[in-house]
Amino acid sequence: MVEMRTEYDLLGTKDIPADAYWGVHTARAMENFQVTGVPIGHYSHLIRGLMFVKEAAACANHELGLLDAERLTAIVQACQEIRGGALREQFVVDVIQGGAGTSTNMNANEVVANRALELLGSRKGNYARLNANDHVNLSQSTNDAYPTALNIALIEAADELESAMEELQQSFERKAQAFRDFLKIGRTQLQDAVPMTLGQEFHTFAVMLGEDRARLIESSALLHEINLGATAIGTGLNAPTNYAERACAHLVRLTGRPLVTASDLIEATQDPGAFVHLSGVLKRIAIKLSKTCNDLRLLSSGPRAGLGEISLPPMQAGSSIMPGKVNPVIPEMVNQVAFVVIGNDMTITMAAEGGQLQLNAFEPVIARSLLDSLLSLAAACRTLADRCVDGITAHEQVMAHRVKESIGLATALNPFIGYQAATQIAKEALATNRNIVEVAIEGGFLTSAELADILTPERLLNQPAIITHKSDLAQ
Ligand SMILES: O=C(O)C[C@H](O)C(=O)O
Repeated sequence: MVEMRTEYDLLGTKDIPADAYWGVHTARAMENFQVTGVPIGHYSHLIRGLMFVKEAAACANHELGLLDAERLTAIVQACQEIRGGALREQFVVDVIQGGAGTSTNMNANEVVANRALELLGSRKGNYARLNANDHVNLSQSTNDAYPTALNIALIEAADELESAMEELQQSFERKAQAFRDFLKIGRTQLQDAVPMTLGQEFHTFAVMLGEDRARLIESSALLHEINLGATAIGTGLNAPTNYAERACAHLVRLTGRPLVTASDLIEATQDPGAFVHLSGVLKRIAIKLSKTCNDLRLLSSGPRAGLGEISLPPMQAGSSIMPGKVNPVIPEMVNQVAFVVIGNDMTITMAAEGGQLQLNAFEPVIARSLLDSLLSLAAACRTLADRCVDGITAHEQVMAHRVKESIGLATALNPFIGYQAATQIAKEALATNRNIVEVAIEGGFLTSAELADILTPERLLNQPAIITHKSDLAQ
């Protein structure tokens, strides 16, 4: 027999397992929301954010004479223990829930209250001594505590993504250096275009990540504006004068982040703009990362019947039937993470649009989607760096041969003999299956010395000197 204790709420009494740190409000929510099977305890960033908020609120309440020293000490210790990883299994409410996050907030209040009761030498459920709503949730509503906690969670998760992107950027940059002299054909619309180096191609992947990191940092800055002190709708009902400022100061001290109280708390309480903005940036990152992975898959296609310009490190057997086949499993994984992030952005868009009057009731799904997107993108970037990019090798001869045989070289002749003559050479080379150099010499358009001058790698890459006229060529 499991030992039980009895708790009360507006619906009546309910038996709760005696050893549970959660209470009656959590129990109701567990019954109501059996949805994803993923409890809020899975989202450690969100739990940390809630614990920062509960501790900061307790400190401000104590300074303003609303909370005695004994209860303050117990609440602060409980919050710090949970922030450090304790009692995560007690955060049992499903992450998708109705009620704008009230069940998450109630679950947090109850766990903190019952751990604090233990620290005071009291039994769990003795709410006359320390109460989840009257003491842990003092001067707060879900409507300011939850979004403030979410902002902190997202700031920390965005930092993790940013450093994972930096790691991937550095991996691409190292390869750009290693491949800097490998000439290859660039392609547009999947057709041969003009020469470039593989180093330039990989440097582009790195630059793309650098630009997106900057956008991520910008969007994370918006999350530093919080609405703690707003209580239910932004008017601050039941929060004492100066509470918002003091609670924010404690949050800054605890988190080390430059958080600021919004200048208009009624606006801030109903505005999901910073979440939408962050989601847009995550979609941008996902799209470009996915395009990079498409390129890696295409460039490594083969090994015998594809482009085969690079090889990705083999990570596992590719086929249950085809011996020796290796698939680009790591980029394929990243592609799929990107598809999820793009889908999450649509979810967040709908949730943000669905707000009404003084509150957006759909923050739980916004929280889940943003945290999932941030953390899975971070994992994807790290995995791509460690298990793919760092081990990429290049096939210099394959690429060099394609440059030599490329019809795209005719473009480099334009400034010297004109587009029409260059077209004639290109057409003839294609028709007779010869290269541009042979046809240009045979047709008397240019000498072999002139062609050698025009078609040096440096000149093809427009480095260092730009030659644009026949008179610039060595005589
Ligand atoms: O839980 C609260 O503090 C408020 C709730 O989110 C509500 O506005 O109904």
